[in-house]
Amino acid sequence: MTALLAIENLSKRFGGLQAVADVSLQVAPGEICSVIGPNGAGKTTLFNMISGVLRPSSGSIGFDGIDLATIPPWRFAAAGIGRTFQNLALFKHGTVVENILTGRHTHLRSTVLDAVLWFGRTRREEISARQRVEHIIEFLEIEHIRDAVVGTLSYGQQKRVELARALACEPKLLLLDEMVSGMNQEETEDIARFVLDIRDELGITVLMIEHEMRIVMDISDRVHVLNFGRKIAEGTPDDIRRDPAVAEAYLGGNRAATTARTTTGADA
Ligand SMILES: Nc1ncnc2c1ncn2[C@@H]1O[C@H](COP(=O)(O)OP(=O)(O)OP(=O)(O)O)[C@@H](O)[C@H]1O
Repeated sequence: MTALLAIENLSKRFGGLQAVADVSLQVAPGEICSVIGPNGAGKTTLFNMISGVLRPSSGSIGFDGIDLATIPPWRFAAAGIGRTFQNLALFKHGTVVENILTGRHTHLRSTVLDAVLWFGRTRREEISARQRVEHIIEFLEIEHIRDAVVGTLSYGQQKRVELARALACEPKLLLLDEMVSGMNQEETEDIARFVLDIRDELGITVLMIEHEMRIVMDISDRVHVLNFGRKIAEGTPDDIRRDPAVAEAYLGGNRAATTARTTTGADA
């Protein structure tokens, strides 16, 4: 099957630091994949390149048949890449519904004149956006907080709103960055169930960065392991559990490698 996401020899350098080094990986349509690795392994940098926040120093990212280098970063969401962020990125003074509606902006086609005159296209877009938002609210079981101001909600609830906003852009690929960090066990289990439903019921492919190993091992089809910017392993959760290189990466003893990967090259 053709990969939905095909990353080839991707690298990112920040000054003298090689944050991501020659990483290749593929995600097939309908998969739930995880990227794991110790702190500073390059996971967020990898996500930032896939979502257009950062441009790669070298290598390529193919998504749904498009070379992402050929389109501007602000079109990545419209191409079908949605994401959540490690640190919540919500409008704290807005309501849940208002925050989720902001995720629809990639689907807006109306001109200013359409909007001023409240003509056909604007009206259709507004109705379609509202319907999509209502569906997501029901899907993620957040009806009871729909009109609440986001800043007043618990951390777990805000994370769910962020997930809702990422779904509002109708992504083909959903990037989840540490969704369950700081959550209790019940909230973590809820998120694991939602991620499975997002794949099974909405047909969305999922790539997640996660430190919480229970969710990684329970719901991933494949796991990619980074350490010091390089991919050191790939496989099913069982493969990864048994891989001595992965155990070694997590046990540490890698301080020398920090020095080894720090080079004097400039950002490409
Ligand atoms: N904008 C930047 N400028 C300079 N260095 C950066 C930048 N962003 C990340 N780095 C460095 O690149 C390396 C990889 O960082 P990254 O955040 O991608 O790791 P991570 O695997 O996501 O870590 P964590 O699990 O702690 O979030 C780290 O050494 C980090 O300090």
